Amino acid sequence: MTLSRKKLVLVGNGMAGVRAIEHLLKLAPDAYDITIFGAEPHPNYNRIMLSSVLAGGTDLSEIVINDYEWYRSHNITLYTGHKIESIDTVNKKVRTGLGVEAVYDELILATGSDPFMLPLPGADKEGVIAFRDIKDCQIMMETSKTYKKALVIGGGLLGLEAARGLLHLGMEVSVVHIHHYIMERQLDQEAAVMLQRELEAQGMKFLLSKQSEAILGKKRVKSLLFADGSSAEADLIVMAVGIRPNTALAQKSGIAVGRGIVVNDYMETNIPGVYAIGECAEHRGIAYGLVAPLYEQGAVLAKRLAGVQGQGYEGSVTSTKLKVSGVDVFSAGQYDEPAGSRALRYQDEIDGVYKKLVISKDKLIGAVLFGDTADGAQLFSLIKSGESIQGKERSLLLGLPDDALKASPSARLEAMADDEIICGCNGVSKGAIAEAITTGGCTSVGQIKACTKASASCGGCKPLVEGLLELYAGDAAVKVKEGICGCTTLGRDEIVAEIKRMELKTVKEVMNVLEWTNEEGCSKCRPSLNYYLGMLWPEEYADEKESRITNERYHANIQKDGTFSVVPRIYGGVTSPGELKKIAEVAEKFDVPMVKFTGGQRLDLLGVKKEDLPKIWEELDMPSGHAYGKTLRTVKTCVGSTFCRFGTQDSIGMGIRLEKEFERLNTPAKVKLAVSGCPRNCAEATIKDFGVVAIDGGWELHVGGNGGVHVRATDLLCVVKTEDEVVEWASAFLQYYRENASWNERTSNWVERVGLDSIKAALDNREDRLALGQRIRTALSVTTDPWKQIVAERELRKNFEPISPIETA
Ligand SMILES: Cc1cc2nc3c(=O)[nH]c(=O)nc-3n(C[C@H](O)[C@H](O)[C@H](O)COP(=O)(O)OP(=O)(O)OC[C@H]3O[C@@H](n4cnc5c(N)ncnc54)[C@H](O)[C@@H]3O)c2cc1C
Ligand SMILES: NC(=O)c1ccc[n+]([C@@H]2O[C@H](COP(=O)([O-])OP(=O)(O)OC[C@H]3O[C@@H](n4cnc5c(N)ncnc54)[C@H](O)[C@@H]3O)[C@@H](O)[C@H]2O)c1
Ligand code: SF4
Ligand code: FES
Repeated sequence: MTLSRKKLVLVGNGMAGVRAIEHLLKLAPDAYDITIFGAEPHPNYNRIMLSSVLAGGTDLSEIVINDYEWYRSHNITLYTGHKIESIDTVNKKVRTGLGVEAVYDELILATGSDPFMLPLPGADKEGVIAFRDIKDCQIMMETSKTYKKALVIGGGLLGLEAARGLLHLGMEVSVVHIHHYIMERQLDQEAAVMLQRELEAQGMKFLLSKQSEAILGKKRVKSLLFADGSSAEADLIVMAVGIRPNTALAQKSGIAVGRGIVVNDYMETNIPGVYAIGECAEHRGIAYGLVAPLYEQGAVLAKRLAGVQGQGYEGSVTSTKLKVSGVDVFSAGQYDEPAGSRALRYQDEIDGVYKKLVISKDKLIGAVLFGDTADGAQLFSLIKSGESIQGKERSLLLGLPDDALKASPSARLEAMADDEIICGCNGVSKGAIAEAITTGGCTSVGQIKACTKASASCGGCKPLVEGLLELYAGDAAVKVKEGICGCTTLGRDEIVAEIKRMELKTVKEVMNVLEWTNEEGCSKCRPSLNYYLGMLWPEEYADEKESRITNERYHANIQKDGTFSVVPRIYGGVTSPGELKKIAEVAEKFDVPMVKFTGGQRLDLLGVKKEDLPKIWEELDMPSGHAYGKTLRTVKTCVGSTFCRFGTQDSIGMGIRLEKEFERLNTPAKVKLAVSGCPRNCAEATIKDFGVVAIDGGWELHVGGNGGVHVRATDLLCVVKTEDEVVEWASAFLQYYRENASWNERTSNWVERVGLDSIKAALDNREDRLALGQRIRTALSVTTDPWKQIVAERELRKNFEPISPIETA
């Protein structure tokens, strides 16, 4: 050590402080004698990963960022388990509660935050904790071995990650939230409702709009009492209701404090030589609670301390990603539509996808994604760059290929400064990743993860890491085989082949035998496996209701406001006065707010309360239209030769026959049919999954059409002469699609993926067609009408009764 070195003291051995020291050591390795005090008895660890530890994704031993050897090798004097109790800013000295003193020339305060504990009567009872550090994590893991019921107060990021972890540990978990929807600080109501449904499917319960009033019990917590008089049992209460910057030490030492320790753009406090960074700091009125901004602050401070001229810190735009396996939620920037902005929304209730872009003066200022967060990183970099998105809005919202956009990600990555952070969670810059590829020889995301930690936490930066890999490694980049979801590396074909080969018969069995990394699976793999098993073993496999998507579980489409819709089947779009009267009477009797014709020639009763569903279906006594499921939806027909002067064939009769043949069929994705009576094609058969168009003396059969977001006209499969042949080819085509497409893959995408020629070749031989037809009839023979069954069985009807989720103590 040289005598000329200045003394630098860091108070707070956490993520922000130590990151600043790492930067400083790179810029000026010999400038300071460094001493670090940390109140926790650990070296610096990744707090973010505590959620992952709790959910079984990683081990406590794996979350250390800087081990003791790191401190030794950099000649850093480390005091763990030592809390600084006082600062003498005149004599430039700090002192711990255990009496250790250290003098400084420069002092960094990085004391983080304290979890906010609601000051409820009884909050001091055993079993009431926060979720902030290793100790809290260990308490939860221990508690789950003996106790059953957990309540998490707070439905924000932390509360939901805690609740998911506790579920994994086998506890019954309810989230108590004060607001009427969860994550209101990151999401709008639409996304929050979809998220809640997904978490409920994983077993989480919710008590919304609940004000906690007191914690009851003797020594240990027994229950939580709410302001409305109700209560809920609890063996463990985790408070996750926000954080407060840890400013007590600064305040009592005469350092200016607002919400946090007040700093300027160079992280300087009002006392010369004293700096603050991290969650404890307040910059331009904001105290941040996510690591990305804290790392940016650390980089600015390191330059300051190293005497390197640089731009000050100007504040950060933030993005968040909920770290719950099987649920994709992303939020960035201003999600709540500030004055003068406009929002574009896309919502697909069937596939559980919601996207919202908030735009102000042609710039993207905020985004919310649910169900499909693949574009999150790209949207976030557009928000940060502030470039105009004029003319690209639709492509950005729908994820459509757009040449301008396709070209821009790599151009944007190339233009990024080397010190720009790519992985917010782990503070990894573009330069560090580029170096790992160009000099470190990394050729896959896995190697970059191992080398730099980029993408090791929430995974939100993975697309950018992949982009950099492509940019710097080019053809050498190894694309790691992607599984059907994050729970497995196996693709669809491998899974189906293994299920067949090993004769696996349940979702659990598949996950066990094929070594799923997440033992409960997720919202992508559970319904896929349920479909593949049902397709392969139609007569043996018992459909797993809990593995179905939400609408299929309720046999109705859930509407925006939480009500449901009722769509009876109207074969070929042909109804009768009697049927219409019945529908009208039911609509009146149950005060159905809206009756609407659908695009598929049916009647939709909208705004139905859940508890009314079985009664309405009982009175209607009509077959279910399956308007909600991955199954045959509608067969649209034109009037055809029966009434139309152009008609060459009986399109209505053909349509009704096809609908009766295939109704209730389980398919990988929804399937729509149409039959037109002549080439004028009034039933729009050429944008359907299977379209039939009458010609003189026969029928044209078209496949792979889609009239939705990505419009695709059909390909002509073949021309046949008779109605029987239409049914034979339709049976063969639909069964071949069932057996070969991925779950959730529409025929339009499937036909493009495998090519029309391969489908034609597979169906060319009549024997093969008949065999496929035989298999589809077996699949159809075990299907039943869901509503007939629910109406008849008291137990099933109970699922639709109004329930109060409140348990009384
Ligand atoms: C479970 C969990 C999951 C999270 N997930 C994410 C995520 O996915 N993404 C994200 O961006 N952020 C996440 N966060 C937030 C993130 O962890 C914090 O923003 C970050 O750790 C703050 O860093 P910091 O250094 O300011 O504070 P901390 O990491 O809290 O470090 C402060 C340290 O200072 C110590 N200290 C305090 N006072 C004194 C004193 N007087 N003397 C000595 N030592 C003292 C404390 O004990 C603590 O160890 C998560 C937080 C938690 C709890
Ligand atoms: N994935 C991530 O990025 C991640 C994960 C965990 C934590 N964090 C960070 O850690 C910090 C703490 O997280 P948090 O979720 O506690 O903070 P938060 O402030 O984001 O959310 C707290 C939630 O608790 C609710 N709440 C407040 N008072 C309540 C009451 N009396 N009863 C019930 N609910 C109440 C609020 O409505 C709010 O939704 C935040 O800075 C967060 O950003 C981030
Ligand atoms: S498709 Fe032909 S048969 Fe059918 S309604 Fe139109 S014109 Fe008439
Ligand atoms: S941003 Fe979370 S892992 Fe990279």
